[in-house]
Amino acid sequence: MVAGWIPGTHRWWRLLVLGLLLFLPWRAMPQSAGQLEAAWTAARPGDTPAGVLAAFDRGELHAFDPASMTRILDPGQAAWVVLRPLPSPLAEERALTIEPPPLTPVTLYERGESPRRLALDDFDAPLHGHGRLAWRIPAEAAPSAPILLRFEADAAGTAPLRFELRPWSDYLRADASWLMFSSACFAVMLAMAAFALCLALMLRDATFAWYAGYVFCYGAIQGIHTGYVFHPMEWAWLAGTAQLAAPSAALLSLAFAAVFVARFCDLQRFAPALHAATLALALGAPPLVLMRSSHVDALIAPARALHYPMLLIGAVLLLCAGVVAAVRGSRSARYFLLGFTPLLALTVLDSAQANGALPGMDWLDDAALAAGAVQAIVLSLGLADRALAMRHDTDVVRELADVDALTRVLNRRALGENLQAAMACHGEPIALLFLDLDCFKTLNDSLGHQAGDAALAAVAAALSHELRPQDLLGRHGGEEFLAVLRGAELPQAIHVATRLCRRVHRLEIPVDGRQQLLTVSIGVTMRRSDDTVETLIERADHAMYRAKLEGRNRVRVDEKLVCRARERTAVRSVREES
Ligand SMILES: Nc1nc2c(ncn2[C@@H]2O[C@H](COP(=O)(O)OP(=O)(O)OP(=O)(O)O)[C@@H](O)[C@H]2O)c(=O)[nH]1
Repeated sequence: MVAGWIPGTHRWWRLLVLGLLLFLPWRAMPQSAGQLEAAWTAARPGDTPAGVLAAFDRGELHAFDPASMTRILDPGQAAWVVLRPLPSPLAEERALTIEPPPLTPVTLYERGESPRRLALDDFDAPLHGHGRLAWRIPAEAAPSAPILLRFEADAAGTAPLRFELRPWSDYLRADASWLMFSSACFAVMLAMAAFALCLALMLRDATFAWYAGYVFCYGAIQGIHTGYVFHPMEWAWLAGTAQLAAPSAALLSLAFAAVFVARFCDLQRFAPALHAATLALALGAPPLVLMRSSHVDALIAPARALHYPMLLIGAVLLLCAGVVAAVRGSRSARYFLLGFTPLLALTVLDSAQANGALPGMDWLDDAALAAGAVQAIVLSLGLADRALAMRHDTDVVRELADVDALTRVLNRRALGENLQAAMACHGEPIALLFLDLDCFKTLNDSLGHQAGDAALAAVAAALSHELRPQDLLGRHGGEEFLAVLRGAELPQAIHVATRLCRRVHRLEIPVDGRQQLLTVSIGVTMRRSDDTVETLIERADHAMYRAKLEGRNRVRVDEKLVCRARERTAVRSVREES
């Protein structure tokens, strides 16, 4: 049922869905979480690590499950987290990880060790993790000694986090596997954006450029949130900008997506009421980016407050526009919905998690990355489909412009252009046949104009059938046709003309009630080096006129050609005699 709904009903979409389904169980598998006891508290001025640990021992901190997604940082609030591994007989090297990596620095305090500060955009730390913050806990550290973390305040707060303490070898495996997965997703997004940009330039269609902007911004959001742009990309020039760059990329992606959807789904035609709203959304997003980066508190605060409502309203609006356009017949809108719906569903789940729901869904961030790649592929296929449709439309328009509507052969202009192009190839013999149907007025007068039209169409079809694919046949006007035989010498041209003459007669189209059949008179000429299109046609026309004068239904050759041929024969025989 779904297959019938999806454009083209190709097998590729099944592969995409299968890929996504394979990804989810893999990511949902328990990642060998270590046994940890955890609690957190908001940081107050004057707090000391020893004081926080003492409060933890007294049970005064908020206990939470570190393996579940937990929101511990409110906007503008620093926090402490204490993690205590449950007693273990093994003293092995371990890794402590925080996932997803928070945008603010985090400091690790261990008994007897100097504090170790890590940040997403920290390029000096020997270990930072990929897609997470990671600290190496040496084997010498007491296996169940509490670990204290301090999170610096973030004006926007931080998304829910999960904590893991696992053997070092497990961590290395998980890290390599995430790197492979995320690199593949980013590579797909980048490749699709580049593909769309190439199409935008080649087809001169801005829709593809808007799409490229959207995918690029989406990739940037994911790159910043997962820390991929910092590690492994090592883009140091982005250091310190994550808090501004991520929301800016989110708003710009919305703006690009809105313009893209308006054009791609042809909202003006399929959902005019939503077209203006979608464009207003696209215009509304960039000012919020400017306000947020203005360094003026009075502008930053409202921009922050409007950020999530804008994204939410925008996503719902685009979904509605896509649904309406798809229901009303937009093929592109179906591609859009196919790629966009999983992303929207993940965004809703993500928002629910940020508000304390679904703590067990620790795979949402990775799923958003995979959904971005899947969406990029689906929409690129949609764009390719659009490019094919555009090409088909262009072919149809060209055909309509070049072909005579009644006879389906080339019209006068197109034939002239094609003949001109053929004549540009010097040295190649070109024969031109001028065909004029005989007594056509009589046919019209006796049988009516409609019968005349049908006769013209039948003659054109018969003539086309008799000619080679490389020959040209066009309607010169009224009941006159021109045939251009490329590479044909005069004897061949006369032979073809005679064949055409007989063919029209064999059609047995009555001209009037006295059993007279439709015939054609044909003039034949050959291209000369000094010919233009006009002079060539004029000589063929003269030859055809002679055929008419000599009784119709016959072929006559251009007199000048015949004279020249006679002259050449005479010169040759004089030479031979001498
Ligand atoms: N049905 C139809 N008739 C057309 C069309 N174009 C031109 N004609 C007719 O073709 C006829 C041409 O008439 P003439 O130029 O006198 O030539 P003819 O009757 O064929 O006589 P000869 O050429 O001397 O054999 C005119 O009656 C035109 O109206 C067309 O598209 N459809």
